Formats: sequence, structure tokens, C-alpha cells
Amino acid sequence: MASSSLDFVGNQDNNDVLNSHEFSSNVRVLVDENPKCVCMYVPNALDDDVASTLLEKLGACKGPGDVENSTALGSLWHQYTDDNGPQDRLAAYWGDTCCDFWFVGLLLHPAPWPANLPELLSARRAAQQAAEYCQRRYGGKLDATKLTSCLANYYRRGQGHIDAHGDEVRAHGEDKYVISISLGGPREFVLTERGGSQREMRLQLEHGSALVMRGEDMQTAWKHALPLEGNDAPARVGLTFRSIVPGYEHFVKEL
Ligand SMILES: O=C(O)CCC(=O)C(=O)O
Ligand SMILES: [Fe+2]
Repeated sequence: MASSSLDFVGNQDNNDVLNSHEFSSNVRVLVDENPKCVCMYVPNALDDDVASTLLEKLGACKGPGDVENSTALGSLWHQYTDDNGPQDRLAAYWGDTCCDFWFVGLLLHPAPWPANLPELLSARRAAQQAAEYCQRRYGGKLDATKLTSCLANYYRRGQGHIDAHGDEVRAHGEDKYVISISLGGPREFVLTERGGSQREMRLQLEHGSALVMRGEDMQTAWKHALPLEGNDAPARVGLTFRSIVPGYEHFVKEL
């Protein structure tokens, strides 16, 4: 396991809501076996206050049928059923037009990026900066980092988990980024290597952090999970930004 401390100065853009602070954090490289198998952790990737505001706004929207859903964000959270049965976390999916996302038997069509949630765009920018850092370090074209969708997973207090899995990244363009910005928590993240060694790494995903996974091998040679924790486990929203190619799923269905 490689581990390093690096200085990173992210792009500054004062037109966006906050997140004008610099990444000058200790980036932890968890896996970097080859450019298609990278996992790194960036604490404080998103401004703390922006992360808190976003969590507060998202957390106030519970699910279909809730009174709180009559807020400006409408019916945000859904409880989906996939090939493994009903999920015990809630989910919401936004993205560019035609950036459908298919995984474990569930096809999600994106809602448009919400105009009344500028903090979500700040989170996307933070994720983008982390991807660009990764691109400079491991190579690849910068346009491969364009993050076109976001799957939000809401692990409510004392509830919610995701079993060990590799992400479906067929539709994710060249460098296959999945970048998770954490709000709330911390919650535990477990990485396990498949095959012989079964190496395992555990870390706490902290408020405002970015967890970057890059490359197909990261999803086929490793599994990741968020285990079910006790009743006191704090609520967490994971915003997983992806580089879905618009129209990919539609194109596949036509073949
Ligand atoms: O909650 C997270 O940050 C990760 C979720 C995840 O692994 C997934 O949606 O595939
Ligand atoms: Fe995943």
C-alpha cells in the first residue's frame, strides 16, 4: 500500500459557490497498481460549510410521501430495489441529458441538475478537481474527467449499507472515474482485493472528503463496501460523481 503526502492546489473559480479554498491536504493513495487501478482519499476536498449546507438541504427531503418533500427540492429520495432486493439506503440521481446509469438490474434516468442546489455543483467541482489531480499524476486526457452524473446514496442514522461490489463502469468513458464526496458521517469504507491476497483496507470517510476510484481494474481487481454499523452510526450522504457517456445505455440497447 502506497501512502504519500502531497500538496495540491485546485483550480480557483470565484464564479461558483464557495469551494474557493485550496486542496492542500494530505492525499492518501490507497491503491495505485497501474493507471487503471487507482484509489485515493482527499480529506477536505469540499469546503466544510458548503458540505454542511448541502447535507442539511438533502437530509431535509426524506422520501416520497413525506411532508418534508413539499420543500423546494420536491420528492428527492427513492428507495430502489435492485437484483439484491430492496436497498436499505435512499438514492437520488441527477445528470446531463441521456446519462442513464445501469447497475445490478436497476436503470436510472437522471433528473436535471437542480438549479436551486448550487452546493451540488460545488461538490461536483471539488470532485472534478480531484479527478484532474489524479489525471496529472497518472496520465490521461483532461476531458476524460468530465463528470456528467451524480448518484447520491443516503445512509440514514443507524441504517444503510452497501455490500462489497465493483462498480459497473462500462458507460464511464476512458478513465472510468467514480468520485465520492462525503457529507456527514464518518462512515467506514472497506476495500478488499479479489483473488489470492484478499488484502483489506479500511478508512473512515469524513465530512467533505473525496474518495477517487479510477480505472476498470479498480472495479474488477478490488471490491468496496460500506458495512452496516450500529444504531449510533451517523447519517451520511455519499455523492458519487461519474463520467457517464451521454446516450451509452440507449446505444447498447439498440445493438
Ligand atoms: O456511498 C458511497 O460513497 C459509495 C456508494 C457506492 O459504492 C456506489 O454507489 O456504487
Ligand atoms: Fe460502488
